[in-house]
Formats: sequence, structure tokens, C-alpha cells
Amino acid sequence: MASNSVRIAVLPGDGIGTEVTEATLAVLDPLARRHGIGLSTEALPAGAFHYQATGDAFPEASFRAAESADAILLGAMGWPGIRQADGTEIAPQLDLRFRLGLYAGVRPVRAIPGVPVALADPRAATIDFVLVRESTEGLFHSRGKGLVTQDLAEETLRITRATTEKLSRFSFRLAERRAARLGRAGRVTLVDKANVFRAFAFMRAVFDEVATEFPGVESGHHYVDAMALDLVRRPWAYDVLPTENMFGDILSDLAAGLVGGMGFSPSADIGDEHAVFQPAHGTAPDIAGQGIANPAAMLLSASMMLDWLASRGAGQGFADAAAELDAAVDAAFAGGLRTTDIGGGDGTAAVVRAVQAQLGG
Ligand SMILES: NC(=O)c1ccc[n+]([C@@H]2O[C@H](COP(=O)([O-])OP(=O)(O)OC[C@H]3O[C@@H](n4cnc5c(N)ncnc54)[C@H](O)[C@@H]3O)[C@@H](O)[C@H]2O)c1
Ligand SMILES: CC(C)[C@H](C(=O)O)[C@@H](O)C(=O)O
Ligand SMILES: [Mg+2]
Repeated sequence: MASNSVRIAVLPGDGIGTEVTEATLAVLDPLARRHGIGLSTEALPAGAFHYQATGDAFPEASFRAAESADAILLGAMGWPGIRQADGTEIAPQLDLRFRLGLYAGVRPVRAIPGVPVALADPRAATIDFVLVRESTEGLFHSRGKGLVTQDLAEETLRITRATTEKLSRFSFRLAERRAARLGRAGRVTLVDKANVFRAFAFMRAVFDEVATEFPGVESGHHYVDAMALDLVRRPWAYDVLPTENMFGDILSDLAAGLVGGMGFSPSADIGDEHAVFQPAHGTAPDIAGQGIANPAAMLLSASMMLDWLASRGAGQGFADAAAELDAAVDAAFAGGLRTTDIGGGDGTAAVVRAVQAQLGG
């Protein structure tokens, strides 16, 4: 990538995916200008409505353009009423994860000042942990390959040494960076089901091997069922939580519910060479088209993108812009912005205006 100038492939998708994408681009454009960084964006067709219109959910030309860009920004895709012959929905975001090897699904969960948290305990205001959802194997490995007969359906889960090592190293390195930033020791807790499944006993053994490379970071394990309990009982106790694909999918929605809902749930799918940045939420058919989607999750995902681009050598301006965007979203909510998902009256455009105002107009 040319220093200080990058190409972003934009996949707005369906439903509120297109709404939060438009809102995010409206914030990114002036932010980039302020920091003197070049962001050229190209919108690409893909998604459920594209599938309905053309029979192709993810044109190869869109995939190729996304693959060759410096980063990919995705809204959300899928629509419950639009299904393939096997009964499943279209999901180009899964194609991206699999085809580009995006094994680390980074899903930060952080209480934003001013956004009501679900728990009454005052420690809930300090919630700040990151789920690292393995995103290329686990139960999702079986996608499109399960056995279905008249009498049974069977899907299989796959865990590999190579991916578990990468996921574990990614998680420990993330914990080291967070420890340096937050001024306390890092902790990585693998979330598994090693009490019952050999695949998870294997995953745990590989994770433990990698843990020995990071003596400065505390490591541990927790069963996924007990973790679901703990994420409601004492979520402030956790730091970095690597886990299997399906477990991470489920726990990330639960975790979003702790800190305001899906509208506050950013996400990044990161591989060795490529990355997709998208909110963890879906297309929200229940509110699509009403102008009330909360774009905060996508704005925070875009900030993760700028930070990742900086780490790939795009330039300090990208890191500065990321920090400023995070701070602007926080300040907007701390300053009284109240989106409808948290019981207020502010719609998508009001969030854009409030964040732009924090960024200096
Ligand atoms: N990353 C993705 O592209 C992605 C993720 C999840 C679901 N989906 C797809 O989206 C469709 C709808 O799925 P779903 O309803 O189960 O989940 P969803 O995340 O779209 O919605 C769940 C709930 O959260 C609310 N919500 C979600 N995002 C919000 C936002 N930004 N602002 C305010 N409220 C928000 C919705 O209104 C709804 O009540 C399905 O087709 C599903 O497959 C796509
Ligand atoms: C829509 C779906 C394919 C996707 C997933 O299951 O990974 C979503 O739920 C997510 O969390 O990103
Ligand atoms: Mg999900």
C-alpha cells in the first residue's frame, strides 16, 4: 500500500447495512481530510437483495475487488426471507472469512460512558474485554457440507493446530498491547468445552503450548456454559477471550447486550494479509428503512480499520484518525446523544451530526 493513501472496498449489503455504511462514510471523509490521509472507497454489490435480483449473492468481480483492496468495510448482509435452495441464508461475509483466511474475529465489548449498561452493579461501567472469535473453522467449517437426509442432519466441527496456534498467538499479543495501554497485566482466557469434546481438549492443549511463549500474560480456560453465566455475573473480570467460531458468534451478541446492544458492537475479521471491518450486528429488518439504525458499531469498526491500516504501515495519520474517531463517538454519547436502541430519540443522521461536531464540524 502507498504510505498515507489506501483503497477501501465497501460492501454496504442489505437493510441497515446500507444505512450505517452511508453514515460511516459521511464521518470518514472529513476525518481523512483533517488528518491528511487518502481514503479512496469503492462500493461493491453483494448481499441478499443482489441475490434475489441476479441469482448471485457475491459476484466474483466484487470478491476480486475486495481482495485487492487495502481493507474491506462491510455493512451487514442477509435477509431472513431470502433463502437458498438448502434453506440457509446467503452470507458473503462468511465467504470472505474463509477465502481470505480471516481467522481472528475481534469483537471488543466496552461500556461507553453515557450508554446505559444492562447490569446494576457499578463495576459494569468498567466492562472492557475482547472476544476473539475463531472465524474460519469450528462448527462453521461444516457450512454447506452437512449431511441431511429425510431422517437426520449432521454437521461436523473442525479444530486445527495451525489455526489454533495463530488464534492463540493473536490473542496473547492483543493482551500484551492492551496491558501496555491500560497499565495492568494482561489475561487470556480460552473459552471451550474441553470437558466433553476431544476437539476442545485438543484446542486447549495447543493453546497451553502457545501460552508458554507469553510468560508475562496470565492464561486460563473457562467452559463456554460457565462463561455465559460469568459474562452476565462479572463481565468486568475478563480481558481477552479466544474461542471457537460458533461459541464466539453466540457470546458476542450476549456481550453486546451488556453494553447497549448490537448498535454498540464493532468487529474486525483479521487474517495474515487481509481484514474485513464490520459491525457484529445484522441487517435488522425490524428497523430497516426508518432512519433509526445506530451507526456507532460501524463507526467503531471503521476506527479499528484505520488502526489496522496504521499497523500495516499506512502511516501515523491513520492511528491518529482512529484515536480521534473513538474519542468522538465516546464524547457524543457522554454529551447526551441517545439513540433509539437505548430508549432515546436520536436517529442515524443525529449520530452523524453529533460525531461530526465532536470532530470539529
Ligand atoms: N454481519 C452480518 O452481516 C450479520 C450479522 C448478524 C445477522 N445478519 C443477518 O441479518 C439479518 C437479521 O438478523 P437478526 O435480526 O437475527 O440480527 P440483527 O443483529 O440484525 O438484529 C438483532 C436486534 O438488534 C437490533 N439492532 C441490530 N443492529 C442495530 C443497530 N445498528 N441499531 C439499532 N438496533 C440494532 C435489531 O433491531 C434487532 O432488534 C439476518 O438475515 C441475519 O442472517 C448479518
Ligand atoms: C450472519 C452470519 C453469517 C454471521 C455469522 O454467523 O458469523 C453473523 O451472525 C456474525 O456474527 O457475523
Ligand atoms: Mg452473529
